[in-house]
Amino acid sequence: MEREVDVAIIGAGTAGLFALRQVKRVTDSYVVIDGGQLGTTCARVGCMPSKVMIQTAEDHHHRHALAYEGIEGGMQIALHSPRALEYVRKMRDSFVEHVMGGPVSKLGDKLIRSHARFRAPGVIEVEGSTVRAKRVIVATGSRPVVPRAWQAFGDRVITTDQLFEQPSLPNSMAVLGLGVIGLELGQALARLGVEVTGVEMLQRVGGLGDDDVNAAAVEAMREEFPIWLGEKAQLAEGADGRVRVSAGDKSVEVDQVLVAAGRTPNVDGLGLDMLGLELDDRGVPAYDPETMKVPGAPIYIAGDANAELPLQHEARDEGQIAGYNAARGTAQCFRRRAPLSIVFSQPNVVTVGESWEKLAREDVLVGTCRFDGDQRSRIKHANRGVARIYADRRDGRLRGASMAAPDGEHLGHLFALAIQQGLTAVDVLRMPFYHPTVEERVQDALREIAGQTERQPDQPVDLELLHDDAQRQAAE
Ligand SMILES: Cc1cc2nc3c(=O)[nH]c(=O)nc-3n(C[C@H](O)[C@H](O)[C@H](O)COP(=O)(O)OP(=O)(O)OC[C@H]3O[C@@H](n4cnc5c(N)ncnc54)[C@H](O)[C@@H]3O)c2cc1C
Ligand SMILES: NC(=O)c1ccc[n+]([C@@H]2O[C@H](COP(=O)([O-])OP(=O)(O)OC[C@H]3O[C@@H](n4cnc5c(N)ncnc54)[C@H](O)[C@@H]3O)[C@@H](O)[C@H]2O)c1
Repeated sequence: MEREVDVAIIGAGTAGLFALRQVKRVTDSYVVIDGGQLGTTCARVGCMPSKVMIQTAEDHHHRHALAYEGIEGGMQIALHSPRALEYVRKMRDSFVEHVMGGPVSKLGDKLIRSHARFRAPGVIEVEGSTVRAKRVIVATGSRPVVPRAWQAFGDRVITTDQLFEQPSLPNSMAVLGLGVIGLELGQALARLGVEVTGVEMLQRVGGLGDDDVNAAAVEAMREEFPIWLGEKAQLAEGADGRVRVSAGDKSVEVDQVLVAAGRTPNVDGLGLDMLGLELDDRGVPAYDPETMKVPGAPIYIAGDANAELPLQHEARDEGQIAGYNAARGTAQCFRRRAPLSIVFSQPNVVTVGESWEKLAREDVLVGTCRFDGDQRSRIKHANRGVARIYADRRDGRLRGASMAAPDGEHLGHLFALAIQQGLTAVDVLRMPFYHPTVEERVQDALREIAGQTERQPDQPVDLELLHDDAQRQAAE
């Protein structure tokens, strides 16, 4: 059986469903092909269940602070891990239901439940039939990487695909890889009472490129669980069915291992290698990030599948761009947003705009602020961390920021807005800063930058001079 359509979308995740919104506005001739579990990675096993677990962990952790506030009995609070995990799944189910009740429920026979494989650029093989599409959107997402040798440990070595499905939490765990997932879930598991050891082969955590911010993040995390940096993790059989985890000269035996060593795009098995496209070493075709178009083929690639910005809001944008263009057969360019990444550890680890690693040091001014003495952060028992703001040396225009900061998720949005709007450090300083908020603290960093760019140091730099006194007297 053959089916002919204008657009075929492979993958009903975030990118695929946002592409669908755009496609539906132009044509009724489309199919969505998905061979895996529906409901999106974000809602099923990603952003959402992880944030529920992090919230429970934060609430549990807060018991340590209660005694300071005169609230008794905090240390008698006990976590019931089977119920905590049940709660994660209950919340997760509601997020998945939300996705399934929306566009997916209206697809009818336009949803093909099969894995897809290209036979030619517009010809896709699905179970029992062929789809011929004028244009194809590849939105197949990504999956966790687990080295083959570690797979022999069975359910003692898991990823986030299994973590939230567990009936209860183990007594001890090693978290291998302290990138985004390892940092936020490693800390959450420690706060839930699991004895966690974190292992990262680099000297950096949370994808941080700024050494000062990295040092602050590591210091804060180490208050809660041991972190081994700079050596690759190795696994071996331990005593009594435990797993021995070693890195360099350190070693520990744990009940279970959470592998958070990165994700790989689901592009293998799609047959892209048979289409004569230029592929990178992960098998991802070259594409234009402003159009999502693969040059020389009627193919668009969006979301984690292109492995560029594996974040939910980027998957949404890329899906919309791909959908817009695929529906029309165009390659219209769209401006991408200021880069923003937030790790939901405490302190939040945030990078915005241009990264420190990519900026030429001689082109930027840096302003720093620390949160240890910050009054509002002290009240919240969260006074840890640092923020470093990068501004253009020529005009003070903000170019990037990196922080391990309390309320960093909100500060990150503030800086994303400022960077995207092309604001300078002085422009931001002249915005209101309410007292007492964590936001107040970033004035220190902005002032440090403004002190290096402003030509009138005796004027209060955070207030705009409307007209000078001489002008006013002349006017009177
Ligand atoms: C634990 C965790 C926490 C996260 N937290 C955050 C967060 O807080 N904030 C954030 O921004 N991002 C977060 N992310 C990342 C975010 O979840 C992803 O960037 C986003 O879900 C990617 O969406 P997607 O549409 O590209 O892929 P997906 O939602 O994975 O969709 C891909 C779809 O393609 C289907 N598919 C794959 N191969 C084929 C094939 N050959 N044929 C047919 N169908 C196929 C799959 O079944 C799937 O339904 C997190 C990820 C994880 C794992
Ligand atoms: N808050 C968020 O936005 C959020 C949360 C979770 C996941 N995500 C997305 O999911 C993606 C995948 O997350 P991730 O944390 O798995 O990947 P990652 O690339 O962020 O981190 C993987 C880390 O594992 C380390 N590593 C690899 N092999 C190792 C080994 N053998 N021993 C020790 N360390 C090892 C790497 O050096 C790296 O630091 C992220 O890139 C992100 O886009 C986002």
